[in-house]
Amino acid sequence: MAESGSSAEFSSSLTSSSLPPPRTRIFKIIVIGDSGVGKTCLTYRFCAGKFPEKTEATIGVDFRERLVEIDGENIKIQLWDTAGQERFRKSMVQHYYRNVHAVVFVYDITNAASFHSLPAWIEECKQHALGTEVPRILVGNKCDLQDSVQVNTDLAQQFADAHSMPLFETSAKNPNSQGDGNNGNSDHVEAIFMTVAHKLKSQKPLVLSQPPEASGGTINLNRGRDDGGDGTRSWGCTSC
Ligand SMILES: Nc1nc2c(ncn2[C@@H]2O[C@H](COP(=O)(O)OP(=O)(O)OP(=O)(O)O)[C@@H](O)[C@H]2O)c(=O)[nH]1
Ligand SMILES: [Mg+2]
Repeated sequence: MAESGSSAEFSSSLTSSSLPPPRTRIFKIIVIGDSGVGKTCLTYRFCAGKFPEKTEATIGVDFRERLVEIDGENIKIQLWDTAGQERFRKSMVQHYYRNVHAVVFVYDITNAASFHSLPAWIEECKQHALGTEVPRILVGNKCDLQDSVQVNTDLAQQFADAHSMPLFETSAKNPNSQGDGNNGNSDHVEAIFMTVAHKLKSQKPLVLSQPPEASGGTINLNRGRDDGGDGTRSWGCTSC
């Protein structure tokens, strides 16, 4: 009898209105690729809604976040904008890959070398034990520069297919392609990251990820620049 009493208490506590409000899930998405391909511009475009007037090479990693609502659930999309330059990233790489929910590989359609680097970026993911269950997408950026294309869509699509990734071609500078007569076939930056978030929402169990500063001190980085009003927080590495 005592058992059934406890069970009744348990079920009534579950249905009471005193349940805490649901917590916001955080999706950690890392953005990687060669220096200069536009990782900072793409993440800034998605989180701050505009193309940054001026960027400098990222040192270490910048975090940008945006709260979105998907099917009635609040989700925080946390973009890790990583440094493309080896000297600005080497001591921090292991932190990027911890608890990653998705990876965005970026190349510059006007720079063939950035496309040929993709296997090395994929290899880096492999070396950091990123499982095949982690969604990956391929983004060809700078579609507004149609006169300077070095990587055509067919080639990029073949590569994407070979690595089971969807391909998006876009421009961080001018993603609203309607009517500009220039990059009419490019995808919107907004749609790209929202597609990733939808995929994660549909596949992820209800687990809460922690933002970097709340992860028990596992990220041992020096705090650099603060949020300048655009949701960006930066950390540099001590050895750079
Ligand atoms: N035309 C054009 N220029 C872009 C676009 N995206 C970025 N750029 C320019 O490309 C340059 C490099 O952009 P970043 O976003 O700083 O490149 P990054 O990949 O973050 O580089 P690292 O931080 O060094 O790894 C800047 O001069 C940007 O203005 C784009 O879509 N179109
Ligand atoms: Mg950058």
